[in-house]
Amino acid sequence: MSRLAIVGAGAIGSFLGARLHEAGHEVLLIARGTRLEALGGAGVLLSEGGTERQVRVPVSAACDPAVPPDHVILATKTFQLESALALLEPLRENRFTLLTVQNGVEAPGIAQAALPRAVVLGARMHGFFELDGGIVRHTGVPATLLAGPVADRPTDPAAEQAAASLAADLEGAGVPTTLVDDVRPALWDKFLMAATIGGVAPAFGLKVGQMLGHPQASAMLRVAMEEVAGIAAVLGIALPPGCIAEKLDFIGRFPPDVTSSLQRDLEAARPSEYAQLTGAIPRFGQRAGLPTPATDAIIAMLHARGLMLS
Ligand SMILES: NC(=O)C1=CN([C@@H]2O[C@H](COP(=O)(O)OP(=O)(O)OC[C@H]3O[C@@H](n4cnc5c(N)ncnc54)[C@H](OP(=O)(O)O)[C@@H]3O)[C@@H](O)[C@H]2O)C=CC1
Ligand SMILES: CC(C)(CO)C(=O)C(=O)O
Repeated sequence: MSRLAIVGAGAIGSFLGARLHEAGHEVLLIARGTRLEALGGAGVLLSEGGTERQVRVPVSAACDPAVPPDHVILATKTFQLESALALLEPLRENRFTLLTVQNGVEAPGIAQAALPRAVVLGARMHGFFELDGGIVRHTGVPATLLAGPVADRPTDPAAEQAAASLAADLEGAGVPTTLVDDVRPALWDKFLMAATIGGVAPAFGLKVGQMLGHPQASAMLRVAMEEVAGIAAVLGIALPPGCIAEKLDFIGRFPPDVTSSLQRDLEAARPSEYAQLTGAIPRFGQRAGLPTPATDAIIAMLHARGLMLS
C-alpha cells in the first residue's frame, strides 16, 4: 500500500482521494477554507453511477514532512499551482512521484521547476467531475488517465519504477492508467479539445453537447482545432493522426447537458484556466509564428459576452 498526498480537494482531488482511500491506500487530502471544514465533518460525498456514498478520507491543511508521501497528486487549477507547490516546499529534498492532472500543457514544467528532485508525471485525465454544493459528481465517461514524463531529459530506472507504482495504485482504485514515455503529445491532444470547446461553447452560449448541432459553432470549433494542430506541428509535437476527427466524434458522444470546467468558471465569473487554455492558443501561435484568426474571433465573442478572461 502507498502513502499519497493530494493537494487540492475540489472535484478531481476529492474523487481520486476517495477512490484511492477505498482501495486501501494511506491518503491525505490537503484542503483549505470551507472545503477543509466540510471534509473534516462529512468526508467526501461522491456521486457516481446513480448512487451517492460518503468516504471519510483524512484531511489536513498541510503535509507532514515527518511522514513523507510516496506519491503526490497536484489537483488544483493551473493558476493555483504556485500556492499548491508552496505547500510541498517542506518535501523539497524528498524524492516522490508528483502527478499533475491539470488541463493545458504547462503544469508538469511548472511543477518540475519548483521541485527538481520530484519524479514529475503529467497526465491527461478523461471524465467529468464537478463539485456541486459539497457533492463531487462524476458523470459522462469513466475516469481514465494517461500519464508520463515530459521526456526532454533522460529518465532513470528508479523514476520508471515510481511511475509504475503510482499507475498500479490508480489502476487498483478503478482509474485505468496508461504510462507513456513522453506525455506531451497526449497533453496537446487534450489541449486541442479543452482549449477549443472551453472557448467556443461559452462564446455561443451552448453546452458542449449542443455545439456540433450548431453549424457556425461547429465550423469555428473545427478551424480552432486545426489552428492548435498546426501550432503543435511547428513546435515539434506529434499529435496522433486523425486526432481532430477523433475529438469531434468524442464530443458528439457527450451527454447533452455537459459543460467543461473552463466554461463553468467563465459563466460563473470565477477565476478560470482561460489563460492556460483558450487564451494560450494565440500565445502558443506567436511562439510558433502562426496566426490564429478563428481563436481570435472566438476570444472576441467571449469579450463581447462580458466574460471574465483572466
Ligand atoms: N473537472 C474536470 O472534469 C476535469 C478537470 N481537469 C483539470 O483538473 C484540475 C482540477 O480541476 P477541478 O478538480 O475541476 O478543480 P476544482 O476547482 O474543483 O478543485 C481545485 C481545488 O484545489 C483547491 N486549492 C487550490 N489551491 C489550494 C491550496 N493552496 N491549498 C489547498 N487547496 C487548494 C481549491 O480550493 P479553493 O476552492 O479554495 O480555491 C479547490 O478545492 C484543473 O486543472 C482541470 O483543468 C482535468 C480533467 C477533467
Ligand atoms: C475536456 C473536459 C470537458 C472533459 O474531460 C475537461 O477536462 C474539463 O471539464 O475540464
